[in-house]
Amino acid sequence: MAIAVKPTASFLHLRKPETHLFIRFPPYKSAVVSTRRIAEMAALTVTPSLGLAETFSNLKKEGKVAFIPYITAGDPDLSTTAEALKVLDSCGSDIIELGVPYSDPLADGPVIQAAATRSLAKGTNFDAVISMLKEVIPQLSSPVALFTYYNPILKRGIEKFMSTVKDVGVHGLVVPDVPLEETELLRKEAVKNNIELVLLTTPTTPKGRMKAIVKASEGFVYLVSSVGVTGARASVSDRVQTLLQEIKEETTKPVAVGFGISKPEHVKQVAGWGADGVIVGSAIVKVLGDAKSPEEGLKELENLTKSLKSALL
Ligand SMILES: O=P(O)(O)OC[C@@H](O)[C@@H](O)c1c[nH]c2ccccc12
Repeated sequence: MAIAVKPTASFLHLRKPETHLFIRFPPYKSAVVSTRRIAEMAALTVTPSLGLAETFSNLKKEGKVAFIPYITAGDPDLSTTAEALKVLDSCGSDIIELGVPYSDPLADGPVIQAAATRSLAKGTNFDAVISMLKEVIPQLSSPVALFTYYNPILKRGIEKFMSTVKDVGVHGLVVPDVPLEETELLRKEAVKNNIELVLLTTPTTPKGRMKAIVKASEGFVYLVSSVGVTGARASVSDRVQTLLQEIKEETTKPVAVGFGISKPEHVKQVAGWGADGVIVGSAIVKVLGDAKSPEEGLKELENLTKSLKSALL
């Protein structure tokens, strides 16, 4: 049975193994390794993921646009969320947005609101999401950006919140309802914990305020494509093209577009307008929420993710 593990110098230093496999590591010399040690190695993490800005920087060098899915943690349940994160990662996501369910998701449309309600009804809470992430993040190659409303952060305390999410390997944070005037405190703690705080600008954001948002945003700038709440739309407003140009006149930071994007043609169109990343939430949340079983949801998730990602290949 060929087992591909990344050998390291310590890997070749054997303790008392029970059974032995003779494995040849080119260019390493051959080694006799225990299956127990291999199992230990296999459980080890993949290469730790880069941060958001680094991810965009590497993609830009390759002339690629980031595919960024969003799912709600705990819908239909946290163990399915853990598997969904791995599916999203293995199907080519470049950054994954994970939403912490909240009782008053004012910026969310019916699909994500319903997902949050189902998740909360299952007893999902912040601590359970963190415990799940502690297990799963080391197995992901793409960075996770946590999505939460402001209130759960304030309830826990900004410093405690930031250190908690950093400790489990979260790279980014998106807080859609934090007022710009209060982002300074949030940003200070985020920077202290090497968390990239992503800020959002919208089609109705005054230019001066957009400039301040773009200046303060870390990781990437989130351009909300249309007014209103999240939710799949039949089409994406071509105003996005102009908005992207206006933002790119102010910054070299990457700009990712979200809201309403639900089909491969939307993904292709937004990428063609110059977006550095394309964010899809509701359409993905819907397949998980509508499925008759977690297994079916994960299969539908895989199919949709591959279909959306293919628009960027
Ligand atoms: O669901 P949509 O229309 O595909 O949009 C992405 C959105 O879901 C995700 O980025 C998100 C989830 N909750 C939010 C709240 C505010 C802004 C953005 C979000």
